[in-house]
Amino acid sequence: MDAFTFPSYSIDFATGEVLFDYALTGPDCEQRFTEVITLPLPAEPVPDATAATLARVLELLHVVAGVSYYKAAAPSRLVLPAPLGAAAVELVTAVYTKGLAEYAYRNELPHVLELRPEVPSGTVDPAAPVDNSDRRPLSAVGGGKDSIVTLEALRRAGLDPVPFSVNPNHVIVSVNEASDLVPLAARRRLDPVLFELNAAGARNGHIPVTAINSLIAVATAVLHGLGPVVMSNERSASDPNLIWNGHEINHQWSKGVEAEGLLRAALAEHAGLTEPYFSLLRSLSELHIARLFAEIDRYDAVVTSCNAAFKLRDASERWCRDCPKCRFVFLAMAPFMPRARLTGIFGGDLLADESQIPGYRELLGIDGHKPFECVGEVEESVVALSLLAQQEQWRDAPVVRALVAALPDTAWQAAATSDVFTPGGDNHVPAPYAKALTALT
Ligand SMILES: CC(=O)N[C@H]1[C@@H](OP(=O)(O)OP(=O)(O)OC[C@H]2O[C@@H](n3ccc(=O)[nH]c3=O)[C@H](O)[C@@H]2O)O[C@H](CO)[C@@H](O)[C@@H]1O[C@H](C)C(=O)N[C@@H](C)C(=O)N[C@@H](CCC(=O)O)C(=O)O
Ligand SMILES: Nc1ncnc2c1ncn2[C@@H]1O[C@H](COP(=O)(O)OP(=O)(O)OP(=O)(O)O)[C@@H](O)[C@H]1O
Repeated sequence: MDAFTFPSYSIDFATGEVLFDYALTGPDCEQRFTEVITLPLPAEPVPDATAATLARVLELLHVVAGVSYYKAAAPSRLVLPAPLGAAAVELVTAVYTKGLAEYAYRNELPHVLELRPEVPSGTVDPAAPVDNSDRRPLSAVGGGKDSIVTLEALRRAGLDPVPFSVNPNHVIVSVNEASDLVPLAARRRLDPVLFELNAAGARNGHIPVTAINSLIAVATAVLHGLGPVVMSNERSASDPNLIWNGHEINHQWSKGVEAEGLLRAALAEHAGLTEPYFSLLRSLSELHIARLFAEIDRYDAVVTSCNAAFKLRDASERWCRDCPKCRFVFLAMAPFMPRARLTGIFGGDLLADESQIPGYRELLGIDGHKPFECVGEVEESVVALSLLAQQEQWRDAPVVRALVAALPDTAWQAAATSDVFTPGGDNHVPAPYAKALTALT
């Protein structure tokens, strides 16, 4: 295959169904794909101006959601369907390079990191400006601790959030039920041909799924006349896992602050949206968010951050208790809650289980690099461990004892001067929302 193209897209306002067509093409073959996204429809007919703004958001989503199919072959040409402005091109370029960086690294495909889209010449009509910033926010819910903290912060600040999810599974449904708020949901169906190709040995790997979920959320907010999409992406999501061929490889790239800025700029330029999207938790570390989560107990029976529970097939019921994310979240919550509450949430005690020690050594930077997962910085893990070492309920747990003995002095010194509980770094939180975060922190 030498090119990836975007033949067409359509929306049916009677059903909310959006069809995105893609093609991998070679000298004498073509592989077509169709992804189906079903947006929740509002009760009232959609005004023309809203339909026009929505169309612009869907044009961006069409191109961004193509990463799932592009990665099946990683051809050298990425041929966009229509002219785009500079900000939109910058977003698309970054999604296919930085967003696919882990995939490129693991498959040893350095050309992916240098990919530049071919943009048809021509101009784009300017979009009509749309300022919905004073409307109810759409709060993306992924079922984990972070989106729960955001939902509760918005609610407590009187901002009346609408929970929103893509393909909500039983975890997300239960979190929404526990919130007592009325949610919106969109459906997303990958083309089954992709799974057949995967089974036949096509190239595969990680994709920047948050960029896709984010644009589906923005499309839903536009369609329902709602305000900004509020995400729960933390400060440490911007940190790379490693450097390869001079490029940062970040598993969480599309949760990072760079992706957030690019998405906002592209939505302003291409769809006219003045305040479309931001992360409320951007300035906080994971450890800080875990501390805030510990103050909320209405979701204990349902909260699930483990990614294994969100697989499309063979998902775990809740926490798998044996992956980097389970290990990290357990460690991050442990200093801030009674041991019985934490083991109740997880259904087990990871710090009592010595088989977890090798995984914790990676999180603490003793072995290897930060795992390709949604986990905090090494410093956050070290600070959490140092807090546990001071607590009677944890200090004699076998894993805590082993890790305290293994950590070098330099790490303890870094933990002692750490700023993990001081909000910091760039963020895009608009003024009316800043108070929600301040009240919470
Ligand atoms: C749940 C999960 O972690 N999945 C990752 C896993 O895929 P797996 O095969 O184990 O399960 P499925 O997710 O069911 O995927 C089946 C196949 O479909 C492909 N695919 C899936 C979603 C999509 O939008 N496009 C797709 O092409 C996928 O490649 C599989 O072949 O391993 C995959 C390879 O590394 C990952 O790509 C799967 O990650 C999902 C896309 C996913 O939703 N992951 C999030 C939980 C996640 O990793 N979030 C990151 C943020 C990343 C970002 O920058 O946005 C995080 O929380 O750190
Ligand atoms: N299915 C989904 N639909 C909509 N938004 C989602 C979905 N899954 C994740 N998100 C959002 O994407 C962002 C990153 O997801 P992530 O899994 O890190 O967050 P989380 O589930 O809130 O918390 P945790 O880090 O504890 O898992 C969050 O803002 C989250 O709300």
